[in-house]
Amino acid sequence: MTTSSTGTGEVDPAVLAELTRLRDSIDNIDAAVVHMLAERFKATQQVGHLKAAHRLPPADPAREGRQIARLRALAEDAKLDPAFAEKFLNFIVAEVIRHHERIAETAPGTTPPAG
Ligand SMILES: C=C(O[C@@H]1C=C(C(=O)O)C=C[C@H]1O)C(=O)O
Repeated sequence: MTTSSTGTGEVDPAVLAELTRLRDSIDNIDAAVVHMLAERFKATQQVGHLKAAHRLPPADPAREGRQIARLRALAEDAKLDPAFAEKFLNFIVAEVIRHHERIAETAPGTTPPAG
């Protein structure tokens, strides 16, 4: 068995170096996720304004169903838990729908669609 400490209460420097290398990679991935989410929300905000201007409902469950099926398949291919991929998409979409509802309530010259 490999040991992760030097026996003096200190962590082996090689282990610390590997931990730092992996965490650098995690930090880069987290930054990419933030940037990708920011781009996605820029696009969905525009969808929200388009929907409000044309009195379309904030949510589109049929579209969401297709996105979930597609994402689950992509997740399986990528060896990511499809249930997690679905939960993650639902979390984001719920926030988008909240934004769309707010846009519809506040868009000038529009009355929110009923229901
Ligand atoms: C962005 C849209 O609005 C909502 C949000 C979605 C999303 O974040 O992907 C998908 C469907 C809609 O419920 C859309 O209709 O395309």
